[in-house]
Amino acid sequence: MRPGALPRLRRDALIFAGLLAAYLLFSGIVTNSYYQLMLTLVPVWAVVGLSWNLFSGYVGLISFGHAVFFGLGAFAVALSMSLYDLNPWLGILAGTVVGALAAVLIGLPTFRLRGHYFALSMLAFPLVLLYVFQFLGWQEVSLPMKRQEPLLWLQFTDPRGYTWVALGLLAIAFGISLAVENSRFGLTLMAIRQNELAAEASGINLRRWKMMALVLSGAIAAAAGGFYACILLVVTPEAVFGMLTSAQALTVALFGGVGTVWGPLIGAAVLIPLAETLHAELGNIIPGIQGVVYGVAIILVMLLAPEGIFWTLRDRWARLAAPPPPRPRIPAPLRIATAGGAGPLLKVSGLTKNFGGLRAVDDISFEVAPGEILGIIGPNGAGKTTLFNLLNGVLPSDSGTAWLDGQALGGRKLHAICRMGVGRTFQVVRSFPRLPLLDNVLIGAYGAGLTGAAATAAAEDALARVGLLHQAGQPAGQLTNKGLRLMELARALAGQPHLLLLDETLAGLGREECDEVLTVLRRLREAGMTIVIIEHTMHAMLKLADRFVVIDRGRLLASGPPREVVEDPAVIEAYLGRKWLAKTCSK
Ligand SMILES: Nc1ncnc2c1ncn2[C@@H]1O[C@H](COP(=O)(O)OP(=O)(O)OP(=O)(O)O)[C@@H](O)[C@H]1O
Repeated sequence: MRPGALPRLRRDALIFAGLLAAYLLFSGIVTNSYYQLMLTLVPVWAVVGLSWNLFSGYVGLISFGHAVFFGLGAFAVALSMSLYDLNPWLGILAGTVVGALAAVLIGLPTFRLRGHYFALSMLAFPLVLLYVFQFLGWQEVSLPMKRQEPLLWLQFTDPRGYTWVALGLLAIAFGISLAVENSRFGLTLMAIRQNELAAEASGINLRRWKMMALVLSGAIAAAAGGFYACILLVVTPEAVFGMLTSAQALTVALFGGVGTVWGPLIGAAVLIPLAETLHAELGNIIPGIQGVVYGVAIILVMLLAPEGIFWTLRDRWARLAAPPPPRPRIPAPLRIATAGGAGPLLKVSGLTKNFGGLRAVDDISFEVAPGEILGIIGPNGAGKTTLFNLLNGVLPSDSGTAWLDGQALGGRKLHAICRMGVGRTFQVVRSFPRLPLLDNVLIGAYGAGLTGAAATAAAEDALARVGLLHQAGQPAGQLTNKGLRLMELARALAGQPHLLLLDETLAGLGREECDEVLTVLRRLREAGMTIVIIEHTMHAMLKLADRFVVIDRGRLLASGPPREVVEDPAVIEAYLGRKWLAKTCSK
């Protein structure tokens, strides 16, 4: 459970229970079988929307192909019933397993792809299955009639039976979604959505979490598909693997609001009755009117409420409501994970990286002692950030390697290097803007393998160290540049690092702000932290660093105590300029 999530979870569960009771009462008094069918379809598509949201909404990888899971679930029930006389409840269960397995098989190759490429690749899966099922001769699979025990065989003469089972399914899917949204799992998925690189640099294994989300999502969509087969009684590949199915899953969530449990419910409640009514009234004149409704809904949402109705309403409400009271300041214990070896903490030997014909990092070697602050300076484009990217696994090196406390860093993934104890901040701050500060920092603690109260304590400790604990509840998107830079530093600290790699932490700060951040960094050093910092703000670097390493055109130009290095003619020539030296010496 995320810190502070329990009251929110209780509130959402209570609202849902109220709405569910009202819907039950309403469905109890509707006798017209056509309207009753509509009342059944709303929760069914809300479940499909929730399943889409569990993956695409939280992780941010748009799926155009959720029909693949829905269709597999529908056919699992139809085929198991017609071929083996299997009970549909067991068929739904089997379909859920098939949906989960399909998610693994789909996730393995597609998670290599990003953005549009992922979305397009997902489009292919239901289309392929549509033709495969037609080829296998399953153009139309009918469920055998079993009216004698309606609940056991999910074949009700009273259509309200379908509505009530659909509501039961919705309650389960909503409960799962709510639990995910308020847990470490949900926070990790949202962090991946808002900033993949920052999440991975905080120790999050992207593939593992994405896979877990897709498996859960696929299983739920398949369960909904299985029940849909019981409503239709006849399953065709077009009806369950067709584009309209995938579009419906996506549209109800996009329309209602992505990344929230309420979005798919709002979307289904508005769009399904609208599309079905228009289909009933105008279907003869305009075939495929439902597709038009979903198309128009998407366009309207893009124009008027790009993140969906829920977020637009919530943001309006948040602007009207008073800001949350500041959290109490908790004195933080000093807990910095210092490495224990006697030798250098970081040893870099012959690191080299080429980008085509450009050698961005050229045979760089240096060492960093435990507790030292090493400043890396050099002109723009010298290769400083590339060096950091090699050290923390964002990029693989062409040759050379680095060791942290005697353990080789080369060949390891970004999240694994983070877990070894290398924290990193970025030149352009990578925050999770919608998440509160505490959640932003918690991601770092989760990345280090901490959970529950230990993760919260680590995040609060880190926020206290950088002086931001009193703003823990504020969304990161509302912070100033200084606040964001300190938040990123706190997130790295929450990962319990041995070594911090700070990339231009002082960039864009005024002199006073710079001094405040320097104070925080000095305090970290006093607590035993080892820091390597890239910075152009020379007056600050002279105050902070124990030693400089100068890089020019990818090569190590000089290294040594700051005062000696800044007087080195080669460094003055390549980077500082004579004016800078004259100004500094005259002070
Ligand atoms: N992914 C990439 N593909 C191709 N070239 C790259 C890539 N990343 C960096 N470069 C090039 O490598 C060189 C070193 O870039 P890098 O960002 O490491 O410099 P830097 O010293 O950090 O510069 P600055 O101080 O401006 O941030 C530059 O010429 C840059 O254009």
